[in-house]
Amino acid sequence: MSKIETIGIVGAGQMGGGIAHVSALAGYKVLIYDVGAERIETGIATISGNMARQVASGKLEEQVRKDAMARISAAPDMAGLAGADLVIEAATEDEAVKRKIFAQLCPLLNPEAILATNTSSISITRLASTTDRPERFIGIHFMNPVPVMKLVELVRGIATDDRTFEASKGYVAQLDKTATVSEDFPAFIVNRILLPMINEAIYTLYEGVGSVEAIDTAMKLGANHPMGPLQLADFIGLDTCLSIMQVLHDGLSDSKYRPCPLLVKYVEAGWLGRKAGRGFYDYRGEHPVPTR
Ligand SMILES: CC(=O)CC(=O)SCCNC(=O)CCNC(=O)[C@H](O)C(C)(C)COP(=O)(O)OP(=O)(O)OC[C@H]1O[C@@H](n2cnc3c(N)ncnc32)[C@H](O)[C@@H]1OP(=O)(O)O
Ligand SMILES: NC(=O)C1=CN([C@@H]2O[C@H](COP(=O)(O)OP(=O)(O)OC[C@H]3O[C@@H](n4cnc5c(N)ncnc54)[C@H](OP(=O)(O)O)[C@@H]3O)[C@@H](O)[C@H]2O)C=CC1
Repeated sequence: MSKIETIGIVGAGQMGGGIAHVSALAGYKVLIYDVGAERIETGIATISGNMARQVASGKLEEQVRKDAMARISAAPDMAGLAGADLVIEAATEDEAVKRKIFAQLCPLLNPEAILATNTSSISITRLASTTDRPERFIGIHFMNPVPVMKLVELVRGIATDDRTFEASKGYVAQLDKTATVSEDFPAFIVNRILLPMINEAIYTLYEGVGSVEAIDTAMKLGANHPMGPLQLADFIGLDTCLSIMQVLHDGLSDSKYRPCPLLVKYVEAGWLGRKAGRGFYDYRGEHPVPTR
């Protein structure tokens, strides 16, 4: 594998945008693809806004922001990712969606290119087996918000080779982030622990133990969490939270991972959290207002 210089990203949502942001700041060329040109434009505008906030708070020089933004370009179609040395898939947390992406993407890529997924929970071995390069397939799992969070989980599938693992480790180090290695089991380390806590907070709401505000205040002030669990669920995206719980429930066959019916109801309503304008809080006004 030659040196990683260009990163391709599939999915210009909150995670794809964040990965593009930190990769461009670390000096990589970034190509970003999503299903519609409008989505890519919105994604790039969000990155620009986030970098501008970093400039305003003195974390970044204006020239550094400009140079980094100049390294990011839109890939109008998947073929636009052909020149990437490492492609990171950061599309919706849905196995069928990811499989379809890999089927379309693999024939377009350089045979030597590494293919990574930012999945929060899905088996790396299973995803890898649907590609033409299980040896060069790996989980590179970033945390949200990517520019702020120091951790990246690296997850090897059964076939991932050492060169792919070492190159991925080098990429994470270049981003100035800390890598931990997780075995390929449902939801890896962070989400195996975090999501049952969030799901339990939703049960606590469902059973009327506390209101949205009481639960979040209790965990912020009582356990020193930076965000309450319901605020964090909205921040992650309730569709993503539900998918992770389903993967845990199916993959470990234990009823303790049963997704809370209230979480299912919010997702069915399209109340997906911050990105949809409404979840456990309504974000459409000046301040978030609890929806229960
Ligand atoms: C689901 C999965 O698969 C895995 C996951 O990611 S699970 C989720 C993991 N993430 C968490 O648990 C996040 C928990 N929350 C937090 O740590 C904090 O609330 C937070 C860092 C998100 C925000 O911190 P805060 O102090 O409440 O707010 P705020 O002052 O607005 O932000 C802190 C800094 O982060 C920066 N920031 C926040 N979001 C940012 C973004 N997207 N891009 C760049 N900078 C960002 C802010 O600009 C701010 O910088 P300054 O200190 O220079 O002003
Ligand atoms: N949210 C979080 O806190 C974290 C999420 N992750 C993981 O990162 C991935 C992305 O999550 P996140 O960014 O939050 O989700 P978002 O919903 O913000 O973004 C997903 C993006 O992928 C796009 N997309 C859907 N299908 C395709 C496709 N076939 N080709 C290209 N793009 C597509 C979506 O478009 P459209 O909206 O039109 O469907 C959307 O723009 C998931 O696997 C998630 O589990 C990992 C760590 C943390």
